Amino acid sequence: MARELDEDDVRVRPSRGSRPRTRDRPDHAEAVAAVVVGVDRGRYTCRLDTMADRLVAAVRGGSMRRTSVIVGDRVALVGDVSGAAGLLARIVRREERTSVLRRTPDDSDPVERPIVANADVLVIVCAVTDPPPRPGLIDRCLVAAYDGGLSPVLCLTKTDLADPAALVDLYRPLGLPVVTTRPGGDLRALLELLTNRVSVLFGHSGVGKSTLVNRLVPAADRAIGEVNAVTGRGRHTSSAAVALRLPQGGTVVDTPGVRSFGLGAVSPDRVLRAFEDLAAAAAHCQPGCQHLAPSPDCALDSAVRDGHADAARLASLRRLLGTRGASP
Ligand SMILES: Nc1nc2c(ncn2[C@@H]2O[C@H](COP(=O)(O)OP(=O)(O)OP(=O)(O)O)[C@@H](O)[C@H]2O)c(=O)[nH]1
Ligand SMILES: [Zn+2]
Repeated sequence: MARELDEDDVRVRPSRGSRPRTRDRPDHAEAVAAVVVGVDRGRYTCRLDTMADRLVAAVRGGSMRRTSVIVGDRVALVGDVSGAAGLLARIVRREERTSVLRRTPDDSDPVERPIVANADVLVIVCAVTDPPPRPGLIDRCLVAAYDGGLSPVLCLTKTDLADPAALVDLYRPLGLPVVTTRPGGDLRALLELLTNRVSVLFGHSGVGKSTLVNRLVPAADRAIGEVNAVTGRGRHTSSAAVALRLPQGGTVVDTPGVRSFGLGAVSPDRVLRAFEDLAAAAAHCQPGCQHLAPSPDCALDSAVRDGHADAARLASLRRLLGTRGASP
């Protein structure tokens, strides 16, 4: 990402060392709380907690230069928060994240690209046909969700064109909510899962994600335009994530530019933790066991054999753990 200069760059920075934090991180008692709803080349569009209608453009303050700030981050702003055109606030603090959805450019690349912070739910949007479903990609999304601390939801679109039963069966052992949509169909089941939560919508091109966003968020295109306009970067249409407000309460983050999930940095342990029933059994595995293939040394196999774990769930877990390195 291009590094931006801001007014703090001319200030002499205190030397790093064992000084009290207040020296390089002043108290900023006057700072106001906001959430980042859009990012464009070093400029951040922020929505104030106290004035949800106000979008404020901001840059990172000097002490924040090494801190990544992404959509969904909760931040503290100082300076001009009027939202007036051409004026910039400064981000002086980023609150601790509750979750991070990340990807890497590809599986061999260890560099993580965090995409969205603090989301509760990852909605994996997949058409039952046209384009044909890609279970490999769904599995990768599931791994990214479990790894990042988000609860996945599978949203199957275009159920007017084909029967979703095979996909529903494939994902049943995972126990995640599966909802279906079709033109004119009601969205209540999905809305119930999204209301008052922060959710991220991911879907491969053509699956009907824009159609869904437009149904969930009235005037979604205008709302996206407003978020992108605040950073003042001309007519550039951002392909980055944008956080939109749900009328029912809650936030939906659209991720237009994300085409796939590279899983270079995923921790198998974090994925395993999402399978509570199996995680307990895995405690009896040999140290370093990857749990990937049936083996006398993997306690997951004995747990299934002894009736303490479900074979279909173990197969699903192994499929997910094996997605790393497999092409989507
Ligand atoms: N039959 C049917 N068509 C749908 C449904 N949802 C979306 N479509 C159509 O599928 C096509 C793709 O929908 P979009 O919403 O643009 O898909 P997208 O996932 O946003 O695709 P990109 O914009 O390329 O990222 C459009 O022609 C939609 O009208 C559905 O539930 N049933
Ligand atoms: Zn094992």
